[in-house]
Amino acid sequence: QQSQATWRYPTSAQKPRILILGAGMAGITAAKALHDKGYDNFIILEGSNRVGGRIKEVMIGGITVEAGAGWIHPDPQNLIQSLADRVNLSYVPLDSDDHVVRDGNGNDVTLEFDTRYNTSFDPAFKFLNSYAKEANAKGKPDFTVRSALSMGGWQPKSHVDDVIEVFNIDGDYPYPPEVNSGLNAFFGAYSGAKGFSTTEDLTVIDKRGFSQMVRGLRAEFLPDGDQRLRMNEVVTDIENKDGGISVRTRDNVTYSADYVIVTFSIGVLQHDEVRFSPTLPLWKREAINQFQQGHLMHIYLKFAETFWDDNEFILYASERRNYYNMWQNVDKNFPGSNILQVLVLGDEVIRLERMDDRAILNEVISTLSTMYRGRSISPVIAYSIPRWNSDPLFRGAFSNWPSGYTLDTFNGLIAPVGKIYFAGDYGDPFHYGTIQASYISALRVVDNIDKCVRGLDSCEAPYQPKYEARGCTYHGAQNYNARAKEDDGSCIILKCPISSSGSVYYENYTYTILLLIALSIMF
Ligand SMILES: Cc1cc2nc3c(=O)[nH]c(=O)nc-3n(C[C@H](O)[C@H](O)[C@H](O)COP(=O)(O)OP(=O)(O)OC[C@H]3O[C@@H](n4cnc5c(N)ncnc54)[C@H](O)[C@@H]3O)c2cc1C
Repeated sequence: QQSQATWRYPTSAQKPRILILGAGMAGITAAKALHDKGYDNFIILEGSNRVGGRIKEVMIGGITVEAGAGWIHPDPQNLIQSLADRVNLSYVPLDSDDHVVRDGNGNDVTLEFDTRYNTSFDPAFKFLNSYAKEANAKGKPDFTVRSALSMGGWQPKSHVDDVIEVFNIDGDYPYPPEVNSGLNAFFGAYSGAKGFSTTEDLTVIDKRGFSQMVRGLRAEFLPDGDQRLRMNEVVTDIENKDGGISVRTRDNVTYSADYVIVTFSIGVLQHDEVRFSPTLPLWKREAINQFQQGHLMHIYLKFAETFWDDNEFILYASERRNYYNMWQNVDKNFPGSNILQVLVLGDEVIRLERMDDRAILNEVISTLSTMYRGRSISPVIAYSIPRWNSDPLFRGAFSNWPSGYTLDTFNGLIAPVGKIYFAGDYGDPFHYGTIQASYISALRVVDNIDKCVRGLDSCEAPYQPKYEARGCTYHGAQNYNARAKEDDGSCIILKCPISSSGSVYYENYTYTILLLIALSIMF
């Protein structure tokens, strides 16, 4: 049963009606940018009951901690830090040098970790950086982070080596080195002027939560209670028709618009949580599904008392790679809170999300008993286990650029389909997977819509994928492709091919018989 929408766009019919889908960093940034350009005829539809999306705090034992984004990654333009400063957000620099490493026997193996890091990993990492820059300048094809580390002399040989990798690579993406793009990894070709600063990340420790930054941005242009921000509106369908777009929600309310800005995560788009009609073109679906949505789970545990090391990071050189490797000591920033955080990465998150809380807690406690053999582990009195991947509004933590994903495919990822525009944390090649990308891509999309509305030439041209013609280059094959530049190994060679005139001839036999006749005449 379909009902008529009961809401009204605020301005006259002359102004374009713009729907923003999602009220995370990208959605609120887009709305603010539209407002700044004089477009107030917008509606924001948000599926949850809050603003902020994957920037989300939880309370544990009276302390505010971050279930989603927790760190500001400093960048040369100070994009996010300056937004945080607008609401006086409290943050402190991380101190990744303040770490201790424990092995499966509870031994302190920090010295081995630091030595291997300094003598082997760090030089290879620097090699990766310069190799990526050179490969980029010469137009070489993409490569994996693993291959460049290996050329730089790093081959992990122990559990300690594995944890060095997880701390320095999986911890940022969160995929292992064999998956990540060497050309595009943010410490690679694009680090420096356009990417991130090399200074330490900043941990947000504000009792209002990191999402106060997004709420603060909203409050700058949208008063509390303004009907243009509509919560608990889960979008199920987006229909692109000639002359307009209609968007339907789970409650069967239909909204019409001239322009739509989609800010759902790449995971939501990959899971087909929202139906597009007509189906998105193949180039768009390829671009969406070949990008990646990575997984990260911040588990917080409040204990009756502390029993762990006093360092900011506690690393566990487990026997299985990426098994509860990274811990952050929340007590460091909140003394007396007795809170420890474990950062679970990649496929491990998928495994844990399929377990119940009790089973996860049992594993975590048993891991701590191994790391702190001989010490008594005090009881857990509160905990938080967020499940980003199972949530149909998120389907993962943040996006990642896999090796081999081309810039052309990326251009398709960020291109509009008609007047449906896309923004999110995948939307910037220099900052993908972070709040910066959501912010930058939302500003770009609003700029493009503005140009379209004003009829400027620079209105975004429809995206055209640039496929390299590949196919079968053997002219005798049934599927010979005269335009193919490179053989893709697909040639179908029949013993009895059909000639272009349609008559059947025995090409192979004809040549063989002619050869035999020629030979018999010669000899
Ligand atoms: C555990 C974790 C740690 C992270 N750590 C960091 C970090 O330290 N630093 C950093 O920069 N980034 C970090 N990130 C990534 C960062 O949080 C995101 O990149 C960023 O917040 C994405 O913002 P967005 O607006 O693009 O998307 P989202 O925040 O996902 O916003 C999209 C909105 O759309 C809504 N929505 C989805 N589907 C529908 C639907 N069908 N109908 C209506 N509404 C819908 C969602 O509810 C959501 O509010 C982390 C993320 C996670 C999960």
